Amino acid sequence: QCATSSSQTFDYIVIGSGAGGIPVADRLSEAGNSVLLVEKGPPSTGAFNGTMKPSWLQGTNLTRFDVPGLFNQIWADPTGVACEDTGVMGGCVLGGGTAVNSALYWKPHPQDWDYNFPTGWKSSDMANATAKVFSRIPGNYITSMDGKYYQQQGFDRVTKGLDAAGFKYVIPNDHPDQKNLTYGHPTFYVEHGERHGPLRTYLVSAAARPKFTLWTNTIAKRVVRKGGHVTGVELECNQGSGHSGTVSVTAGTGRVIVSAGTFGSAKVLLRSGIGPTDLLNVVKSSPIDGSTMISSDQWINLPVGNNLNDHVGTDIQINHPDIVTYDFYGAYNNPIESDKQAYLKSRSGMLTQVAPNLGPIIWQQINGSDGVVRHIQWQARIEGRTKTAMTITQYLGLGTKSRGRMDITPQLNTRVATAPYLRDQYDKEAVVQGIEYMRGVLSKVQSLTWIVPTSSQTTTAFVNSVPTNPSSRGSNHWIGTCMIGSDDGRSGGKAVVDLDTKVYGTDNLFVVDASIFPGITTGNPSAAIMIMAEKAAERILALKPPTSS
Ligand SMILES: Cc1cc2nc3c(=O)[nH]c(=O)nc-3n(C[C@H](O)[C@H](O)[C@H](O)COP(=O)(O)OP(=O)(O)OC[C@H]3O[C@@H](n4cnc5c(N)ncnc54)[C@H](O)[C@@H]3O)c2cc1C
Repeated sequence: QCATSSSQTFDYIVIGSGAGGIPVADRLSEAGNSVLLVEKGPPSTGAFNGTMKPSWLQGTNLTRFDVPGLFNQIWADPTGVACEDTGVMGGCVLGGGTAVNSALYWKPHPQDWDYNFPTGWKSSDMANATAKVFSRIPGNYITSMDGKYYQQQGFDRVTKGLDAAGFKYVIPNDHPDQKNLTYGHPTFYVEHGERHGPLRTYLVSAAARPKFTLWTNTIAKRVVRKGGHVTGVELECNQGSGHSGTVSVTAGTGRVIVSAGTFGSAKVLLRSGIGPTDLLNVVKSSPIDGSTMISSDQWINLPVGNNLNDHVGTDIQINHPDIVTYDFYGAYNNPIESDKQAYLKSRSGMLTQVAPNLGPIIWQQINGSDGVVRHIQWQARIEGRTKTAMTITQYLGLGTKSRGRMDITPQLNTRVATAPYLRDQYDKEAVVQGIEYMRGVLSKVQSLTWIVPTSSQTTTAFVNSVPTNPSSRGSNHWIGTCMIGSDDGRSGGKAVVDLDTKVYGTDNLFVVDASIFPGITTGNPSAAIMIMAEKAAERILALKPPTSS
């Protein structure tokens, strides 16, 4: 039964409970404000009353989201978990991406801030926020409670080749700046053999405060605004326990924070009449919103949807007779009995390892002939065309210049209109150089054979053969559609939000999630997003209350 929203008002309404939304909601609530966190999806992890689980987890407080060995179930059965309105994979459940992702967790390289972000957001500015996140979520590179690693044949064989080529083993989060010719074990937010992260920390402290309210199964349709001043949020009940109606912020001083993800936040802004004219016209002519959309004389013209980016993923695949594949998908319904018992009784064994048995993670930098240093992260997993295969994905990240664009359909689904992959020739050069180098390194590993690329294929021919679309290159690390910057997008700049994460042309509307990142990070971005959210909370709390206009 859906509830109609009450007459209660909130100092802050945060839309979306992902890597950005949970930390910012917690910090705003910690400062004594009344906070409503609105999440479109259902509960996920057991601690917040999630229910999605295989039969062998019945009777425990665990769901599929808690057990690391089941994390790849999102690919086998995304129903009711993955976002249905984005065209690419995303988690639309409590926790957003942090409930469904592989939990890889990297302290950012200083350049992730210094190269990408504007004044006030450089690595020295982010030190305190980084310390805050890592004190709550330390991360872990041994997930089994008995302190052991399981089925590491792939890791061992590949790292022999890396050692011989002079790569250095590091504990990655002890040395975030050592990201060239280094490798390490994957580091995860897994604690006590279960998914950890913001759902187990920030959301727990927020939920314990009387002035904090969480509504799941509730979609924020758009913000209600008069000119640049937002008075509330229009809600739609998604299912079951959700809420509908309009919920208001505290008159005069209340604020709305949009943290609905790179596609979701852009969509909320577009439905609220904030964005480029061509996309606002699509909303205006849509059968769903058209007749009730804010009138065009109130539109705020900003480049929402531009600057879309993601890691460029390119998979290589090797074969080694020693590699052993584990059936993590099979473990969903029929886990090996001893592995199930080891997990349930002592949180040890294979099922504490994130599927499909990740690692090593390898870093490399390419000095581009355009003078830009581009960062590559290689991420290995035991999966491929044979039972003894390992796929190693090359992520080209920091330094990429290619950008794409997101748009919206009349059905109000967002989609990748222009994919951001390899549109810049030097980005492509870096991908080719990186793969060429890694082929040389791995070819020296005894008994290793190549599946992709084949040994007769040139690296350039191989790279050209992989389509530059999200299904072939996508890494699920979308950023950029509501970019932060001092160059106001209303007057020809690229930025949608200012240095306080406030939407230009408004006085109490903010965006705090991956969408504000100007460029992609070196590694998987969720730690950087949480750090950004800590920083945003500091800056928002330091602002004077809006003067109602
Ligand atoms: C399969 C997968 C694997 C990944 N693996 C990793 C990894 O190992 N490590 C890593 O660092 N990153 C990983 N990522 C990326 C990472 O999870 C995301 O970058 C991160 O979660 C983005 O944070 P966010 O706050 O911007 O958005 P999200 O975490 O996506 O959160 C947005 C939330 O807003 C909600 N929402 C959307 N629209 C509305 C609305 N209108 N009203 C109410 N709620 C709404 C969504 O349901 C969602 O819960 C992975 C992502 C995926 C999909």
